[in-house]
Amino acid sequence: MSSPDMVPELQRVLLSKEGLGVFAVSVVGLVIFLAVEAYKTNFQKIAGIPEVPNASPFIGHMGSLGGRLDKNDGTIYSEWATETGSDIYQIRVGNQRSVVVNSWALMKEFWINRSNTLIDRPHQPGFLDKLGVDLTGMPMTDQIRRCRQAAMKALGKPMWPKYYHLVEPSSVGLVKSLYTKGQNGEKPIDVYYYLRQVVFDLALSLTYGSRYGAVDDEFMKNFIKSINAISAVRSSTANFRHYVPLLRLIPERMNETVKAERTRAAHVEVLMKSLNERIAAGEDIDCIVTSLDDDKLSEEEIHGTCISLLQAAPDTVASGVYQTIAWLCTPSGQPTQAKVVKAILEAYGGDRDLAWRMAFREEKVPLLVSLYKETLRYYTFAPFATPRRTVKDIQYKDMFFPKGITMIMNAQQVNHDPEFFGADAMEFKPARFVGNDSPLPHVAFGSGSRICPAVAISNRLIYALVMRLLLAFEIKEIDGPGVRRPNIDPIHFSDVYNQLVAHPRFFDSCFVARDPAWLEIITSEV
Ligand code: HEM
Repeated sequence: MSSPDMVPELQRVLLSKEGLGVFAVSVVGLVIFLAVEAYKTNFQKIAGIPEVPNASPFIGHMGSLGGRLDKNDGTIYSEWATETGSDIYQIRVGNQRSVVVNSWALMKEFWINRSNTLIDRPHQPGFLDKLGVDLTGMPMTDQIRRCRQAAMKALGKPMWPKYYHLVEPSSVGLVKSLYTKGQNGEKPIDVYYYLRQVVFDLALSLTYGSRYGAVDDEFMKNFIKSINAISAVRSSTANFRHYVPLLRLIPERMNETVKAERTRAAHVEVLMKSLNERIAAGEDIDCIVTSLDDDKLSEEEIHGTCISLLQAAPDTVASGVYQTIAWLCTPSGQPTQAKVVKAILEAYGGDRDLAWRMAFREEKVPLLVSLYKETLRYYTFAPFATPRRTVKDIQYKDMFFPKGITMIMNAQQVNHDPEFFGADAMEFKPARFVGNDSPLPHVAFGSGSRICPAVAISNRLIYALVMRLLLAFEIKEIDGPGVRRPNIDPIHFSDVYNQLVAHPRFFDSCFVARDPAWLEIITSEV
């Protein structure tokens, strides 16, 4: 039959009794399919724990998550704990049934006491499958275990002496820039990008043996941009597509993650080329890539490990220092600046040079240790940690959690739990942790089997950078046209609501040298 004849023939068939019947059955079938799909979850409702009411078809509770209500997921989880009257409840994230835990006691029960059961990560289809080896996002396979071990080794204390020669001059460079560019306190300055440069420099060195200053800035900016574009999607509930299977049937144009991954891979290639050229020229470079043989990792695993570290390092540590400064420079923080400087000098018998030299090498000032712990507790940079998936069934009291269920820790709430931290949990108390040597003072780094492998090095970097900044400067909040004031609220310090990692709001502050003559001497080192 020729094609012009086909159209009327098709019309005839469709409008015939049989045709209409088939059409009606298809419509009914489609409606039933959609009705089932709208409420389908990967696990049945769990008996014994409340479910948050008002789930929507297909997306479940996602309508309130992912920053859609201008609140981060942790804040919404706390509201649901109040609404359900329970610190543990279940929700639907698209088709993924998930259990949310909101208290220190329950975090301990699951994340610590059942650490090895909560060792997997939930799958995020449409994201993770675009990335290759990804330490933070993947289930704990043998491969990920090997990569995690290599990362732990690179970040472990025995390796730190190798990094002093990197961070010490970088931090001197930081102080020098703040002094000169901030015109000794005359000009307000945003310290964030300087901090990020110090941390990224270290991360680049320990992974690809390269340094920020060694490659041109535009290259680095694009590299960080691609890294951030990927971090923005990780475990975020902003994209319905990752949790609603039907949406993934709709073809997608070039996925943002794929674009970012290509840029990221191109940058890694340049770093690798430069590393290989330096090795060929006889340079002895000690970094994760050159330790490939020692750690028995394949090239793909090595890159996956390095990228995972580069991915996680710069903004988290920089934010820790930045938000400590935010609090210290406000009127509430000013007296603490003076107290910390006094405590530093006392710890080093009044020898300011010695204190300066030892900043990265030991944590000798309990008030400063307490200050950084309190910052990380009070301002929870990963408000809902990173979700986990169980590898075994769990029976807890009368509740049964099947193997494979997603467990979410509301870290922001756990870090402010009055039952554990006391009635002043919502206050910032710099000396809160003095005399408290608990290995888990807060859950800013998560807890248990997949706790951040960079806890100790991150703590030390924050400690040392704050120590050097306070020895060098009196840091002042400033008011004036166009000047941004710091936000020190424990929840609203960040306006990044749709991502896994919060970012402090940007602010300007003034850095006034405590002793300009001394500062000139110590910054003459670089
Ligand atoms: C203040 C700084 C930091 C904070 C607050 C932080 C927070 C976190 C959190 C909450 C997790 C999830 C833990 C869990 O599931 O229990 C995590 C995992 C991770 N972090 Fe960090 N982090 C920081 C710095 C860093 C740095 C500097 C690096 C790399 C050099 C890093 C690398 C990683 C990696 C690779 C993972 C995934 C571990 C795994 O899944 O096995 N983090 N971090």
